[in-house]
Amino acid sequence: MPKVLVSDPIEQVGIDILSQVAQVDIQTNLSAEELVRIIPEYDALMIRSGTRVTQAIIQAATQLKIIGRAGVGVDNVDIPAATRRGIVVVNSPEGNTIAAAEHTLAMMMALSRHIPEANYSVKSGQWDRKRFTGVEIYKKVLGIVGLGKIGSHVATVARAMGMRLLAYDPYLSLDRAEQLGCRLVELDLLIQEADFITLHLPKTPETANLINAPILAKMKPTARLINCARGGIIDEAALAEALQAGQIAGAALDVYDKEPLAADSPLRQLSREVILTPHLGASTEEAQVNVAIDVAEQIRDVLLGLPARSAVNIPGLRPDLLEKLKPYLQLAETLGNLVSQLAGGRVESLKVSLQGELATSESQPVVVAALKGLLSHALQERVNYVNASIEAKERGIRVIETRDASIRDYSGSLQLSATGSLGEHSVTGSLLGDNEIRITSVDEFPINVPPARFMLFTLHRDMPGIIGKIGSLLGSFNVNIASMQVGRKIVRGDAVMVLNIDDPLPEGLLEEIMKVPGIRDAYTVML
Ligand SMILES: NC(=O)c1ccc[n+]([C@@H]2O[C@H](COP(=O)([O-])OP(=O)(O)OC[C@H]3O[C@@H](n4cnc5c(N)ncnc54)[C@H](O)[C@@H]3O)[C@@H](O)[C@H]2O)c1
Ligand SMILES: O=C(O)[C@H](O)COP(=O)(O)O
Repeated sequence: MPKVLVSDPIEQVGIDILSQVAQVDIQTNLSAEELVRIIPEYDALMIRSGTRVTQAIIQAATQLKIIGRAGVGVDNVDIPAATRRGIVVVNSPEGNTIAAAEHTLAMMMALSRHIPEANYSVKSGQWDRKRFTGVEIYKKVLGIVGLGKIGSHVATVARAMGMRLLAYDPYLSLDRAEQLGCRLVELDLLIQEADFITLHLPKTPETANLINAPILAKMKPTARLINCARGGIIDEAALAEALQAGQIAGAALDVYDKEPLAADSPLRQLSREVILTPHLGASTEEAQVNVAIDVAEQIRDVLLGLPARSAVNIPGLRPDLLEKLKPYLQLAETLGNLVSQLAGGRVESLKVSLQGELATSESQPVVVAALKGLLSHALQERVNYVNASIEAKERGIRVIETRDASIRDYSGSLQLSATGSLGEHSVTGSLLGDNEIRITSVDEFPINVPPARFMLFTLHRDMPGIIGKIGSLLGSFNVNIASMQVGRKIVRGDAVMVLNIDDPLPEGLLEEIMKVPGIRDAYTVML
C-alpha cells in the first residue's frame, strides 16, 4: 500500500479520502532535517503553507510521486526541483477563494471602524466612544491590485456595498475588469486615488516589495492598506515607518515576509491602527473542507495512476476537459506501452494519429499520455505526465502528430506507430460506449480485443491448422488462453493473431512458436 505523509493540519475528510488507497501518517511541525530523513518512505506528501518543501527534501524523496498543497499558494514548494524529479505538484486553486475574499472584507470593515482596538478597550474596562469614530466605506475608492479569483470576489461584494472600484492587473483584459465594475488603471494612479488598497496578486520576483517606500509615500494620508495575498509584496520595514510617521492611516496584514512573524518585528510594536492576523485567510471550516477534499482526491487519483486535475507543473486541464479526456489518457498510455514493446527497445520515432473526436487541439494531453506509456516500460514509475515530454526529447524520440477528424470508425480513435529496434509497428485503439478500451488494429490488421496483462501477438500466413497448432503448443506449456482473435486483410494472405493469456509466457515457448510453419513473427507483451 502506498504511504502518504500529511505534514500540516488537514481536515479529517481529506485524511479519509487518502485512507481509501494509502497508509496515512500525520506528523506536523517536523523540522527540515526530520523531513529529509523520513521522506524517502513516502509516495505522497500533503501540506499547507506551513511546510517548506525545499530542493534538499525533494532530492531525498526517492519514492515521491505527488505533493498536494491543500490551498492555493505553492511558493513554499521548489517547483522546478519537483518537475525535474517528475513529481506532480497539485493545489486547490479555488477551494479557499471565498474564505480569503471574506477575510479581506472583514479586515477592511475592522480597519474602518477600529473594531479590534475598540473591543480591547471595552474588555479592559473602558467606555471610550469618541476615540473610535470610524469612516464609512460607502462611496470610498477601493483599489484592487490583482483582479484574479479573490480580487474579483472582493470587487463584487465591495461594489454591492457602494464602493467605487479601481484595479491594477497588467494581465487582465479591459472587458473582464469592466464586467466586474472596475476601472483598470496604472498602479500609480490607483495608489494615489484609493482610500482602501487591497492586494490579491501572487508573490513573484516581479511583485516582491511592489509596495515600497516610494509607493507608500504616494498614498493618501487617509489611505488604509490590506494584504491578504502574500508576505514580501509589501516592504514591511517601509510600511512600519510609513505608519509610524502617519503617512497612511492604517494597515491590515494576514501574511508576512517570514512566517511566523518575528516576535521583535516592528509591525508588532506599532501604536497606530494596525491589524495583524496569523495567515488566517483560508481558515474557515468550509474552505478547509474544500481544499482537503480537492487535494486528497487528486493524491488518490495520482496514486491510482490517473492524472491530476489541477497539477501546477503539467499543462493544466480544466476539470470538464479532464473528465472527457480521462478514458482517452488511459487508452493512450496502454497503446504507448503496447507499441513500445512491439517495436522493441530504443524507439526512435512515434507517430501519433488522433482521429475522430480526438482530432482537436484540446487533446494534446493524449499525446503526453502516449509518451508516458511508451516510456513506462523503460522508466517504470519515474515517467509521468510531468516529465514524459522532456524524457522523450532527451532520449531523442521524434514525435510526429497528425489529426484527422474525418476518420470516424469509432467516435475517437488513436493510432500509434513506433519505429524501434524491431522495426515499425502500429496499434490503433478506441473506447467502447462504457469507456472500455479496445485494440482495434495491429500493424493495420483489423482486430477487436481488450488489452490484458499478458498478451501474445503473432504475424503468420492465413492457412488452415495454424491456430490449432499455437493453441496446442500453449496447452503443452500449461498456458491458459483467456481470449483469442485473428485479423486479416485478405483470405490466405498475412494475418495477425492476438491471444490474451493468464500467465507470462514460459521461457522457451516463444522460440517454439516461431518454429511453427507459417509463423513469421511472434511477440509477447506485458501491460
Ligand atoms: N491569506 C490567505 O490565506 C490566502 C488564501 C488564498 C490565496 N491567497 C493568496 O492570494 C493571492 C491571490 O490569489 P487568487 O486565487 O486570487 O489568484 P489568481 O491567480 O486567481 O489571481 C492573481 C491575479 O494577480 C494578477 N497579477 C499577477 N501579477 C501581477 C502584477 N505584477 N501586478 C498586478 N496583478 C498581477 C494576475 O493577473 C491575476 O489576475 C495569491 O497570492 C494567493 O497565494 C492567500
Ligand atoms: O495559499 C493559500 O491557499 C493560503 O495562503 C492559505 O494557506 P494555508 O492553507 O496554509 O492557510
